[in-house]
Amino acid sequence: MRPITTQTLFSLQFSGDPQFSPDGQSIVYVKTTINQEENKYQSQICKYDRKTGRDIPFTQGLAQDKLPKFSQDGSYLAFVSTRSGTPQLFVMLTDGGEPKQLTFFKKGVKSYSWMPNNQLVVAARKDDANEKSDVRVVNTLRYRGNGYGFYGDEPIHLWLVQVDGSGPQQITDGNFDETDPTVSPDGKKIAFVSWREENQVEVTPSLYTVDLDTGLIDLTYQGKGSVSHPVYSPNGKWIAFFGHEHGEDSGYNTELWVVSTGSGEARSLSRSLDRPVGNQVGTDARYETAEVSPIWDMDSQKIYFTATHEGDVYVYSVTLDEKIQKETPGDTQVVTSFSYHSGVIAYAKETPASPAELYLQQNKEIQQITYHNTPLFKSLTVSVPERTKFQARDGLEINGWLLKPPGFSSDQRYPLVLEIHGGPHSSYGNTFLHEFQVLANSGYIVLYTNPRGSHGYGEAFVRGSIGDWGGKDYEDLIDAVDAVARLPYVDRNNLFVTGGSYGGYMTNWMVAHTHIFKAAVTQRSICNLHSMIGTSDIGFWFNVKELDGADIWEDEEFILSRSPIRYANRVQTPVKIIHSEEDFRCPMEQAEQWFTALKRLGVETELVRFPNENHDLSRNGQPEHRVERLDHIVGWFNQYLGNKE
Ligand SMILES: CSCC[C@H](NC=O)C(=O)N[C@@H](C)C(=O)N[C@@H](CO)C(=O)O
Repeated sequence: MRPITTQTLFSLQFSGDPQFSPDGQSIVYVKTTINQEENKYQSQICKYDRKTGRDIPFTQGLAQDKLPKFSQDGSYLAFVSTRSGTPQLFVMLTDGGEPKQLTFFKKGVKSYSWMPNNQLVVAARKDDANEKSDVRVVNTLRYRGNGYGFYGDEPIHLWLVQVDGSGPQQITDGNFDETDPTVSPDGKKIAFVSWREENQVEVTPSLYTVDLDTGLIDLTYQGKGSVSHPVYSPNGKWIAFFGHEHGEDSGYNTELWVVSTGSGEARSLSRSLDRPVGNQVGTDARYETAEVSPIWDMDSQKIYFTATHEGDVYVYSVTLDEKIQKETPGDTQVVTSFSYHSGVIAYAKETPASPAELYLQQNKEIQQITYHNTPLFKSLTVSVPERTKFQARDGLEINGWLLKPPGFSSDQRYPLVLEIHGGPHSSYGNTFLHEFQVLANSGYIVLYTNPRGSHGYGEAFVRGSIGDWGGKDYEDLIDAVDAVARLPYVDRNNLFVTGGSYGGYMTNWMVAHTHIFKAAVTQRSICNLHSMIGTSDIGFWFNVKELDGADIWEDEEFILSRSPIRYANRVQTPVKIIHSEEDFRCPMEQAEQWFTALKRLGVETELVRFPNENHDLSRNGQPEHRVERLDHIVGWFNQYLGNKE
């Protein structure tokens, strides 16, 4: 058996986005691998035949092929591929043959949907005719996005394209973005999400419908918060979508909604679940290739969707009269994507011991159908985490996990690393976490928890950090460390801490408020909430919402009082700062400020700058950079590990 190391990353495989063929006999899905020589990811569409059990590659997989969708008669398969540079729409016959490129948009395709008559509707940004100079003239607050870059002047619109390659024909216009098209069963209307608000600070999308005969656009549902992933019911009477009514605020549950295409009546079907739809469980061992929309049963009475529950993600179903049922059994799973066909669910499932593999479920029987990671994992010392619960000082129950080194013995004492997630509304859960396995395989116990503010424990819990960054959630984390440090096998003289983004904020906050840690690694972190308002791609609304409305002009003192930079002169813990130079979410200036402050104050510190990487370095950065990042984390802790009890 071999330990899991930083280099193990190159051998991981990620499967997801299963899609049933219309006859239900085969399933296509996306498999992503890492080409170490070329330092890049390769995503390939594979096809699993349910009769023969044969699993074959369907596309080349030299670039990134993703979002496969069968045409309604099953004769074509469309997908988005970067094989010509940017993500463009391709189509091929399901019998095989060469894929044909259907779109040539300069900035690529965002989303698409099949029409009944073998046409497709595509959401794509119009080519910018005014792009004469490389100078950027900015007139809006939303002009760049982490991982995307600068948006340019032209908005995203809907276009019709034909499988024979003719088109694209533009079907919506105006100075606003339009995405997520869904086509009515008769092919006459397209519903889509659009941001048609004048106010640039808080823009909430709504649902619109365009009539393809007349070109007229109707408002179908007036959004009051988030609206995404609309899908027509097979009888055309409803559109299901994901949304909430709380403006631009990620600290609320996004729910499954329906709107009647006749009366316009809209309601949430999943409110009683008190859980957010979709997957809110983070990991560094996933390569996102799917868009998981609600899926209607053929009778138009039931909808399938995923939701996050206490560190797990399950498939649920809900009827139009709001009867909710958990569909995937078991309690240790993170379902990242799924498809449904006549009583059968195909889903991609991560567990603490493996990146996602595909499963089929029929009549409560579960069959694993892919084993891409199995040979590798049979030869590795994988540690399986134990679920734990802690009581915070005010009595609130906090969930967590302890990942022990392989070969753990309770007669020994082990150093401990506290890992802190970001968001702050993201969560940890029952998924495979490469970084944590590397630490456990290096001899550390890893403690990870979901303090208040995390998703998956109800809306009251997720709102527990609003207006209180560094407050009660900090206490939850300290209370968890206190409880674990009392265990006989934990070496309380060797406690370490790390986290990214909000987790990096909390790491900075911790070293400025306690001296219990031997060393810290702060990643893509925040130290100055005041400057972040103006420098982050989302700072002007996100920071204000997260601090419960606090803004620069009225509440400067409060904002600075919650900024780690104010307390930098209390830090004694050696801190390594890891940051990506193209991070638009928590910009590089945050790391620069923290480094300058600590250095001036004589704290042991080191700044590690990753060029050509953004906020998502740990999840989809260049593979070699990801390994180097992990080496920096383990190396820093090892450097300060000493004086074992
Ligand atoms: C656009 S939704 C709200 C912000 C977003 N929340 C998602 O988690 C976000 O980017 N927050 C960052 C400050 C953050 O902490 N991100 C975490 C979780 O994704 C990270 O690990 O990068």
